[in-house]
Amino acid sequence: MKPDHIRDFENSAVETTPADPVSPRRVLELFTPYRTQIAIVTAVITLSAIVALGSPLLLREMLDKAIPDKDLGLVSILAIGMIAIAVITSCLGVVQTWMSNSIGQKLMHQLRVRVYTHLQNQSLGFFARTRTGEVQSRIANDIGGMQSVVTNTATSIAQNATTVAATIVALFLLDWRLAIFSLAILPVFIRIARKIGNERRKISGKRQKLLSDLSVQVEESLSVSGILLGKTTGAKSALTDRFAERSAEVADVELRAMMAGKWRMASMSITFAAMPALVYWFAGFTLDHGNTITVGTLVAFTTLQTQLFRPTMMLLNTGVEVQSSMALFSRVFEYLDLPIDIADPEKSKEFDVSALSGELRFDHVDFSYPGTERKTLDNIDLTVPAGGTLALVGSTGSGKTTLGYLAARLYDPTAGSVRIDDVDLRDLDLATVSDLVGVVSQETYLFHTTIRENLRFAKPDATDEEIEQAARIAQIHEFISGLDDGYDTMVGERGYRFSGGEKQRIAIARTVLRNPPILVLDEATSALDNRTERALQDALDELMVGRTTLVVAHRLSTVRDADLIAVLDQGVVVEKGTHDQLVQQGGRYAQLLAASSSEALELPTELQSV
Ligand SMILES: Nc1ncnc2c1ncn2[C@@H]1O[C@H](COP(=O)(O)OP(=O)(O)OP(=O)(O)O)[C@@H](O)[C@H]1O
Repeated sequence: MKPDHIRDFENSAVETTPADPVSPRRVLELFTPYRTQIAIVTAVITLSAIVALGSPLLLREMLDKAIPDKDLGLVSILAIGMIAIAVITSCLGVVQTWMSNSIGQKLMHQLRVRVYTHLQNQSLGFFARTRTGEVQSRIANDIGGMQSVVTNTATSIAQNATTVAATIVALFLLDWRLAIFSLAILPVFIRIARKIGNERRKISGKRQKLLSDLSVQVEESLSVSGILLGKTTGAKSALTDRFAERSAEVADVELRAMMAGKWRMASMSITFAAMPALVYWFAGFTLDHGNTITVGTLVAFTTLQTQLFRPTMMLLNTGVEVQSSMALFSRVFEYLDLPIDIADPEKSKEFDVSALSGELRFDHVDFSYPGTERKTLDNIDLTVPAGGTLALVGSTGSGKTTLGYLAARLYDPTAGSVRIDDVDLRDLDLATVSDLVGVVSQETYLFHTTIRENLRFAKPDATDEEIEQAARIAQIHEFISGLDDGYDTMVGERGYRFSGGEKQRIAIARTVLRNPPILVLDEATSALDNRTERALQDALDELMVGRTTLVVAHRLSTVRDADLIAVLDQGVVVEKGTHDQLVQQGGRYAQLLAASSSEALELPTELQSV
């Protein structure tokens, strides 16, 4: 039974279910390193709120004293004071924005890198079951969204809370009866605002989910592979219908989000008109009962009142924003909490690579893909002698590639072990494993950069000479040199400018650069023309010299030369031996040979159950 958050995550990879709530403490912990800066920002905010309170007090003096007394000196001082207050609070605002944004950006940068690193450490299995768009959306949108909570929301909470507190004090200083009256009617308006806010939050949650679904759909279907699939399967119109349906839902929810926003604005306008009107009414009413409120006090009071209600409303909104940002935090934390199923051992074994002989052993290995019951590999017991070659043959889906994955520790066996020189791969650091085992798969991934950089990816400190030498060994140097920009030619998205055979030779050159003692090769299944085929075969032969090699074989010549051949069927080794032994045995391998064409070795489907 998997822990809840993993199951949730797997679900969310399919339909973005809400993540488990995150504890506020955990979010606060992120801010701990910035304690001092946050204290300074808070101090600046408080100072600014206090200074801003001076303005209505100056206004009262102006209306009650300076203007009625025609005291020009006082009028000038008060006017200068009002301007000074505006200048000071604005400057403090600039400082505060700069500080809070720099904290926010630093924090987001760290979080982004943490998520990226954690994802890099996830196993192949994780990516096999997670939509690419989902991962991208979490890194780009969720962390981006969190940045706004850190900078805008957190500072606006601090700003508004201090303003509200300071304003309440000032209201009482001006006139305690008006202050009590104002605060008594406040909850009515809060209730209305909250009701409208809740509705708006629901709509914006739905909007975010729909937008993310839409972008995943675009990402999936408008990529090279997606287009290829759409065009070749004639599913274009089905994809368009699906997109149109989602797009219509987005349009609908956008409209509702817009209207909810408008309702909120309308309710706020009514509030701002009603509040001072009620205060004037109350003041007039109390005047009748012998109270003496000056015009200056009344104007200053209503001015302050707007300073109370706006931040209160904003506090209410930020409450909603914090809730949705907490959801973003929990989605990102969910990523960070994903256990790494294939990790470095707690205490890795010392492994002297120079003394390595290179024997690769599958010791009674069972394997099922995560989330499946079926045994993809069943009790595999095979040894590839140091420097020798094991050829895997068998029908498609029999588990050949999977066995190669296990040799490179892209997955761990569910039972048994994979060993190099009798050391379990799980006892070695992953970096050591990747130094020891090189993989040349049919799916060569090329980055959108120059050929040189694509090759250098395998060995960042490789010199240009080393790179060219590796390309020569891989029989691709001449081809690359023949291109207009040679090694500086840019590779198109996912390397689509190169043919399968060329890409595989680039992969071989990368492996030559890494120079691993053990190789896992997946021979190309696609038919290549004779020249390419020969170049590729020469490259592979060169690469295999002196290395222990596990080859998923599709060519007769490779199999014939192998030290050991294992015939796989539905995850079980049904025969093993050398070419001659197996031919003599007259079993599955012999049938396979008889049925195969002269060059390609593929077990025909009808023989699978023989
Ligand atoms: N990520 C995965 N999750 C679940 N099952 C998988 C996964 N990858 C492969 N399989 C299944 O495991 C079985 C073995 O696949 P594998 O790719 O190892 O076969 P293969 O012998 O290399 O086939 P081919 O010659 O076509 O490459 C297949 O039935 C395949 O559907």
